[in-house]
Amino acid sequence: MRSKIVAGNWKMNKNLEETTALLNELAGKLPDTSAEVIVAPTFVNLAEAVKTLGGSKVQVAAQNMHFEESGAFTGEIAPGMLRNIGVNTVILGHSERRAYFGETDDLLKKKVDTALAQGMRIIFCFGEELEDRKAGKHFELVESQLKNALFHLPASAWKHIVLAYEPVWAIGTGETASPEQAQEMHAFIRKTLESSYGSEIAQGVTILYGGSVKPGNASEIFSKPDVDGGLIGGASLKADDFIGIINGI
Ligand SMILES: O=C(CO)COP(=O)(O)O
Repeated sequence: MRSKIVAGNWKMNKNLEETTALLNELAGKLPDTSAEVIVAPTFVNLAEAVKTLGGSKVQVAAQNMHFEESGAFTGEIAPGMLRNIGVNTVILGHSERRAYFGETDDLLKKKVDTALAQGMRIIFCFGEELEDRKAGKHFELVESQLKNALFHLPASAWKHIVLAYEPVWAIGTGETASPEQAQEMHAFIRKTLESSYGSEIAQGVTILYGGSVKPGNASEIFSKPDVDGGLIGGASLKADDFIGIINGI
C-alpha cells in the first residue's frame, strides 16, 4: 500500500517566531491520521522546526537544495547540511523554482541524483502551464518533465520518490484542477511509470496533487483513486486550514 501524504510548502513565508507558533499549534491540534504530515519552512528556520517538532508526528522537509555536496556556491545549501540537522526530505522542481530561478529538467536531474546519493527522500514537482493545457499538450509536457529528470533512475530509487503534480495555472490562483482533471492526470502519470518500470513500482509511488487545495475541496480531490494526498501552499500557513485538509484524506 502506498503511503498517503499531506505536505505544506510554506514558500517564503513565516519568520522564526511565526514558524514556531504555527508548528506548536499544528502539533497540538494534529488529528489522529494514518497519513504522513510534512511541513517545509524556509531554510533559516529548518533547524528550529526540527527541534520544535521533536517527538511529534509532523516531519520537516526543505524546499530546495544544491546539486553539489559542498564547495564555492555562494548562497546555496548542500543536501548533507540538511541531513545533518535532521531534514531527510526535499522538495525539488517546484514550478516557482523552474519559472523564477531557471531550473531546468537537466539541473533537476542532477539535484535528484545528489539527493538520492545523500539518502534523502524527494518530493518531485512538475505540471503544465495554462497554455500547454489549452493547446492539449499537458500530457506530453508532464511526460517529458518526468522522463527528463527521473527516468534514468534504477527501479530501486522509486521508493525514495514522491511525485507532486502541480498544474501551474492552479497554484495560488484559487482555481483548482477539478477532481476529474486531477484523477485523469494522476492515472496518466501512473501509466507512464508502469510502461517504464512495471506495475509494482507504478502502484507503489505516492502521487500528490497541488494547486489551491483548501479544506473545502480537499476530501473530494483526495477521494480519487490515484490521488494520494496533497502539496499545499497558502492553506498550509494556517493551522486550522491545514488540519481541515489533513482531515480530508
Ligand atoms: O505551490 C503549491 C504547493 O507547492 C500550491 O500552492 P497553493 O496551495 O497556494 O495554490
